[in-house]
Amino acid sequence: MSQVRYAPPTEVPGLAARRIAADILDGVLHKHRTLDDQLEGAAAHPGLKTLSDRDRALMRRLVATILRRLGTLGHILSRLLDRGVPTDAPRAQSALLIGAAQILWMDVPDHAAVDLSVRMVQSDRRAAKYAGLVNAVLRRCAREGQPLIDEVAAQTLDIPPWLMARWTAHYGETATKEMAVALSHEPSLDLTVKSEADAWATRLHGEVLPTGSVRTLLQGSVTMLPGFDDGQWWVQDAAAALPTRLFGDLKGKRIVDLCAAPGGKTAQLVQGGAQVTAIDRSPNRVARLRENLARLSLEAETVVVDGTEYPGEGFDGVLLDAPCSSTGTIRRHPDVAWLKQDSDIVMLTALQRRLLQKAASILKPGGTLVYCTCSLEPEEGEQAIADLLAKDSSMRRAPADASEVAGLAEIVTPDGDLRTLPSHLPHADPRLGGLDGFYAARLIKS
Ligand SMILES: C[S@@+](CC[C@H](N)C(=O)[O-])C[C@H]1O[C@@H](n2cnc3c(N)ncnc32)[C@H](O)[C@@H]1O
Repeated sequence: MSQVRYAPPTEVPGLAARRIAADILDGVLHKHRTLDDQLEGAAAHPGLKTLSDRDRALMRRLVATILRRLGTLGHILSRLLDRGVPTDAPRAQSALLIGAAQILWMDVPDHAAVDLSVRMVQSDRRAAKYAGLVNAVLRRCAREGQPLIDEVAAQTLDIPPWLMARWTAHYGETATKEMAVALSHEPSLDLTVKSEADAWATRLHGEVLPTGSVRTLLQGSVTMLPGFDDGQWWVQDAAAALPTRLFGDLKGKRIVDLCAAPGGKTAQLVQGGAQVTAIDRSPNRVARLRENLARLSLEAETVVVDGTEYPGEGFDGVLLDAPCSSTGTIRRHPDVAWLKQDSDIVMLTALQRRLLQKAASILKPGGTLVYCTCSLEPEEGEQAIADLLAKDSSMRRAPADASEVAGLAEIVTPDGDLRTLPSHLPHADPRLGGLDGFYAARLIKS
């Protein structure tokens, strides 16, 4: 007798990726969890393992797009919803954001975006009653969304007001608006290559930037790209690759990298010929740094220790890539804009100053300190260095020259520090332009 087999209901393709995107979005917006925490490591979303590489990449892009355009999305949805976004069913809210972002900025057919969002609310007890509303609003979004984007294009809705106020005060209104525009674009993938930049650019369908980084628009998992397994390159924003240049010739120098993980700059220092001690206080992050160096076949001594307590001394150079608010990396980590606040900056500036004093103290006379942060906030950059110079008369600034950074004069400040902005390196295709916001200064110990 033939047996009737139970056939589990098959889920519509792509729905799991949208559900996980909704959970992760909820994690950022309502539970104060970073994207990195939810995407990698022990606390990552358990459902990620069930997604194909393609769906995982799509889900990441989707969440990043929503966070990058959150202000604009809020404006559009408020115009399309007579009574505002439903507040009694979080899944309805995320289904609207997810549907609208795909319709407006992603290469997903409108009907599929609408259908998946409707299914998402239908399968949620509290949100199910909003299925009709979600369907109607997203269909209207497909018809009327673009003019609604145009309506607010000149505004800066996607940057939270606290950051707009800070940046306007420091950089002025025009530069801040340019940064906001640059931050609204999806960023490229930047790679630091060990050698043969032109050949890698060709293989990876990218281009070589004036600074030597390879920039490509390839998407998906980097681990699948040629050259990853062979350790021929590592992922590093082109701006992040600049501070180590300030050491000049690295061959044979003893350098300590005081906040090293996950190791992008350590790799540059080792590749440049330095003998490197890479320190970080996070054991998990040091484990990642070791994995990264092993893949690249590069060697450094690694130590898990709080940098403020590191007992070594007499180094030719210290790199201090200090923990910071990371507001310069919003292009790649758009959650930062919505998770960080002024009080974080206050707390971090105290740690940066302690680490800077330590960095200066472990240099040998004549040694070089390079301090950098991926922050656009002056307290974490220019002011940190001004404070150290005021306190420690043994340290003096050694101004950088544009020739040390591929002739990019616009990133060298009048004091001779480096200051990159998201609006730098403009390109006819905005996805190929831009830099993370970085600050770097070079000091010498007398
Ligand atoms: C900006 S990240 C460093 C990025 C790294 N230099 C690179 O290029 O890949 C800052 C690092 O500082 C570490 N950190 C934070 N506080 C620290 C401390 N007191 N001592 C040592 N490391 C610390 C964090 O764990 C984090 O890995």
